Amino acid sequence: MTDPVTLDAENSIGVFDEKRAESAVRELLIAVGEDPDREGLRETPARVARAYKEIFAGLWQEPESVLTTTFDLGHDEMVLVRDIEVYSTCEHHLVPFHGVAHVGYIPATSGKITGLSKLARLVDVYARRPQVQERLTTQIADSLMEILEPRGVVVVIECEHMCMSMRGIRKPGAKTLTSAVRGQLRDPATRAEAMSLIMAR
Ligand SMILES: Nc1nc2c(ncn2[C@@H]2O[C@H](COP(=O)(O)OP(=O)(O)OP(=O)(O)O)[C@@H](O)[C@H]2O)c(=O)[nH]1
Ligand SMILES: [Zn+2]
Repeated sequence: MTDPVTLDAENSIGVFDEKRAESAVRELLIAVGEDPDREGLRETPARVARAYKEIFAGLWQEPESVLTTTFDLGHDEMVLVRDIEVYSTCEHHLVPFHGVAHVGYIPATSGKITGLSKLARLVDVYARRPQVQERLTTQIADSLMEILEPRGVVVVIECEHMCMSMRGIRKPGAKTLTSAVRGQLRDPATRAEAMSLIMAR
């Protein structure tokens, strides 16, 4: 992906323009028929701008910057972190989707292992962007393959999309499952082992 920071700053693409976000929120409040100057809403545009800066902070982060700690433990079996909480934002409606991610990999023999928390940090780098769940899933898998060069990767994400719960089709509780498997985890037996670990409750 192109580094967003180097993109067109004049049109505010690639930089977080807090003032612009603030006036856009003010406009939106007017558009929905609200009075942005009434007491409860006076600080709202600035608050929302700050919140968006946080929610989309992943746009300014590179996956390499979080997968920093790598060590060689001589462990060459599967490592899987299950139930990593995910909050992301649907790029179609700019409302949240929320659920869990399961991220596993098989290190290369005497290959790189990363700290467990770094897998969760990697999920956040990609979740804190305008997203679709499929892309979130493949980006996590592909960056792990690229950076750790493991023998295989599995990423499964289960989320509820607010754009399907609170509006539109209005089906609260419906979960979307996506998966990405790479390398040796494509092998049916290994994949089945990973899936049984992920699904075990
Ligand atoms: N594949 C995929 N679709 C998504 C994701 N998040 C939201 N969508 C879907 O994006 C689609 C956008 O459809 P449109 O017809 O352009 O928009 P819409 O009229 O608001 O659609 P409805 O949600 O059906 O009311 C909807 O079907 C959403 O459910 C996602 O992460 N992945
Ligand atoms: Zn949506």
